[in-house]
Amino acid sequence: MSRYYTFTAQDAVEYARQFGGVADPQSLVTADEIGDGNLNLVFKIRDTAGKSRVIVKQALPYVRCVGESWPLTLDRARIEAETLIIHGQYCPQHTVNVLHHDAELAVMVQEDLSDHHIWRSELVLGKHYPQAATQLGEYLAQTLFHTSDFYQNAQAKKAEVSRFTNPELCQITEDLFFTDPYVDHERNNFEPVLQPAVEALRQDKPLRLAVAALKHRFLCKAQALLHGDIHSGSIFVAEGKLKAIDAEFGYYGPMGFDPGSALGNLLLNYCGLPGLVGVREAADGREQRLQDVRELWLSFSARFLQLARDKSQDPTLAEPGYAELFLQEVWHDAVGYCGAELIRRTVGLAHVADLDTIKDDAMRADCQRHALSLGQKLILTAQQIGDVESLIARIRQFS
Ligand SMILES: Nc1ncnc2c1ncn2[C@@H]1O[C@H](COP(=O)(O)OP(=O)(O)O)[C@@H](O)[C@H]1O
Ligand SMILES: CSC[C@H]1O[C@H](OP(=O)(O)O)[C@H](O)[C@@H]1O
Repeated sequence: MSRYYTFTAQDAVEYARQFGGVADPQSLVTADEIGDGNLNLVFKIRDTAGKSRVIVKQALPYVRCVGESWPLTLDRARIEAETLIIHGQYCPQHTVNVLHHDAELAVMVQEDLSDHHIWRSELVLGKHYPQAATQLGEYLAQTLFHTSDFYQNAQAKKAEVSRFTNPELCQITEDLFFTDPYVDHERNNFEPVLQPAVEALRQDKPLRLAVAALKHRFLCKAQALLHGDIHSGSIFVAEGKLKAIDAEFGYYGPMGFDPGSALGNLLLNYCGLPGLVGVREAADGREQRLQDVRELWLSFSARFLQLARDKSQDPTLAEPGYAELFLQEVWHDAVGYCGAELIRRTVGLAHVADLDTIKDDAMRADCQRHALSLGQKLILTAQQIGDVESLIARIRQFS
């Protein structure tokens, strides 16, 4: 029989006293449930002075934002903790620290990042963190390189692919990214004013073929242990600091998916800025987002190539020039997944504040149409966009 039960705030306090690793456990007295994501409970555990000290995160046996009608595996909590632990081995400075986890209770105790801010919230307010994109590129390069066949022993890696098989969470991505937006599905969520633009996407045969290829690669390309949901809402930033959280969609998939999701969220903000801060004021923010796009890719690719040169273990993959060839494939995939993220966050189940919080109806619809057409063009031209400067030129051209 399973030991699982859903925590109350008091249960979370008691758990944190036991497993939070604090020197004065009895000083932990209250918990606020602060979860604002789509899936789980998140408790902030405070001490007698009201200071938050550790985080207790627990999976529910269903999708929180939908309810018990959509059951979901508790194994996602194990996958999340184990993914973060591995990512933390290779990039501790940019991965939230997991202090303890219990697969049966589907619970994890994490370091408290309350002195940071969720990157998306800052981007929505028009705040720029100049080092964040470079740091995110570093996180992606370290985690993806070290879990790939360049670095892992081939047999050990196959065992890891099995340990991180995450079928239910992958199916959410498979449906929400690649299927729902292109059909009439009850999970979709968009205002009637977007209907013609959505209809145009659904009628676009070359787009449907390109999306099929992206989904197919997501289904079968086990290149590295992905974060699997690396959007600006799963990244904490502070001055000069960045930490990734929320890796429950982790699995071995196409390496381009992670940088593609991250780039897509920067571009969702790029599309939303005129509605968030005003048309004239948006120009500077948009330049910053394009600079973020450039720095993310340049730091990711430079670190990946350096790691491939210095640390590749497989003698055949270490062939000079091969890592560069491989990175071109990752790039093209990333541009495609970036486009898919733009579309699914605009018309699918899960939206983003960068577009949804725009108050003016007409402006919001304009920004959403921009996200849809940019996503469509990026998916269609992903194989022809050779480098990040060409991507930036296309984004300007499509504005
Ligand atoms: N380690 C942490 N420190 C401080 N706050 C956190 C931490 N982890 C999560 N949170 C807060 O809880 C929210 C939801 O967490 P998240 O992991 O994204 O949940 P979900 O899996 O449901 O998406 C975050 O947006 C953030 O505000
Ligand atoms: C039914 S889950 C929808 C959506 O939620 C996840 O995001 P979050 O980080 O907010 O939990 C993920 O992006 C899923 O696609």
